[in-house]
Amino acid sequence: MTETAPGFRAGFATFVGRPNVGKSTLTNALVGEKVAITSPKPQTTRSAIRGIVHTGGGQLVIVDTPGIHRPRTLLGERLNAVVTSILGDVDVIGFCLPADEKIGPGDRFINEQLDRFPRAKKVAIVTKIDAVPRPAVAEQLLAISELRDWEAIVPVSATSRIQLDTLLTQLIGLLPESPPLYPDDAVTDETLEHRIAELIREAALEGVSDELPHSLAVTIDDIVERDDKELVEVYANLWVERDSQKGIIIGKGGARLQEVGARARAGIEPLVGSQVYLNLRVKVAPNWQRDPKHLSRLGF
Ligand SMILES: Nc1nc2c(ncn2[C@@H]2O[C@H](COP(=O)(O)OP(=O)(O)OP(=O)(O)O)[C@@H](O)[C@H]2O)c(=O)[nH]1
Repeated sequence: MTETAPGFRAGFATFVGRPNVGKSTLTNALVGEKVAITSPKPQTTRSAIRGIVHTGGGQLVIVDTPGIHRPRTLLGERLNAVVTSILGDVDVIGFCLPADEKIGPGDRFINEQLDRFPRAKKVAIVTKIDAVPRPAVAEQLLAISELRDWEAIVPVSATSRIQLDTLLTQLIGLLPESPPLYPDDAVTDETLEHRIAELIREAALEGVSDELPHSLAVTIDDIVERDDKELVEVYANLWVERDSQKGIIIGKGGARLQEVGARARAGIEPLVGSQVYLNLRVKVAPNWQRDPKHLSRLGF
């Protein structure tokens, strides 16, 4: 292990906020497009690492949080338990509030929840500032400053890349002094399998109604690298809760499933660096969200 510069900081941060406030876009903008598939196992067992940002002065590990919401199903409860354990562990919580929407009950609910995690330092991030005129940003900053005593309030735009460095410096400044937690070429420790499953899930959900997303889970049976040709075979299952949903995914004469396959393949091929044969099977597991046995099998 090489010597760490004095004052080097490293730790975990997560972004919370209502759906659609720009958390994913921000994470991607901070981490960059580069994704390393394999990296040595880290010292912790956290599984939901979205990305790792390396700078001269520190290392910021961004952890995914599946959203704070009131549980309605067993899946919801488990996700909330996951959220609670993640938020209880991170060094910094970045609460994202969009510049182009007034603070509402959803934001206030999340803000209240943050009180449960006294260990984490809290930063307000005003997202999408490119979408509104400057005075509106100022107004939003003021409103947010009244929510609580923040370590910092940072206005950013992920899509226009405004103030991302400032945000990064602020976040890293709030981490504990520590040598890097990961090797400096690591970008994420999500497994290849998990990333492929996510790509398939995204492809399957494109253009479908609101009801399906929570009912769909993807599992990977096998990933086979063929020796005889430049080809990776992926065998995956798409799990839904009802026959009607199976019909939606498959489409007339299997047409939609073919599109899903083509879309997913377009994402998977650059990831594995070769052509991909994708075998998708759609299966029905009634009420899997409420069935502990199914939940475990589907990785929740
Ligand atoms: N104008 C503008 N739009 C943005 C910015 N960041 C994100 N968006 C848009 O806001 C929408 C939601 O962004 P996401 O990053 O998916 O939001 P999220 O908070 O991760 O959403 P969930 O996954 O539903 O929690 C997308 O259409 C983005 O293109 C930004 O800096 N400026």
